[in-house]
Amino acid sequence: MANKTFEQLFTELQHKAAHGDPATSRTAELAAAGVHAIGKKVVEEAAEVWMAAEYESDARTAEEISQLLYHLQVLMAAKGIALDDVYAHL
Ligand SMILES: N=c1c2ncn([C@@H]3O[C@H](COP(=O)(O)OP(=O)(O)OP(=O)(O)O)[C@@H](O)[C@H]3O)c2ncn1[C@@H]1O[C@H](COP(=O)(O)O)[C@@H](O)[C@H]1O
Repeated sequence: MANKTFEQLFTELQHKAAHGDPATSRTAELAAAGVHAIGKKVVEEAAEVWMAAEYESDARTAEEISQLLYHLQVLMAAKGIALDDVYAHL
């Protein structure tokens, strides 16, 4: 059912952030834009998760959550933060 796992996506995004073409990769484009721009997307997607959870379907909420997780992972890749750095706090 899942297209990819959280870990598989992060491996892909680390590569795209470091070596991707901003013209064809959203991840490379965001990485080139920098942490400030990515941070704004994280906040925007978090708000969309909240609104979807309150006012929209579970399916729409899940979609927004996927976009929030994607942008969090892009931020991690741009900062050089590894999954284990986060898991250490879970
Ligand atoms: N999972 C995602 C993913 N989720 C969200 N997004 C991006 O986030 C956007 C959703 O945010 P918005 O609705 O705010 O989009 P927008 O309004 O056009 O964004 P702005 O430019 O206006 O800020 C989507 O249009 C995508 O560009 C994603 N982009 C890529 N991925 C995955 O990341 C991997 C690498 O993708 P590329 O880097 O594009 O090759 C692939 O496996 C993709 O499936």
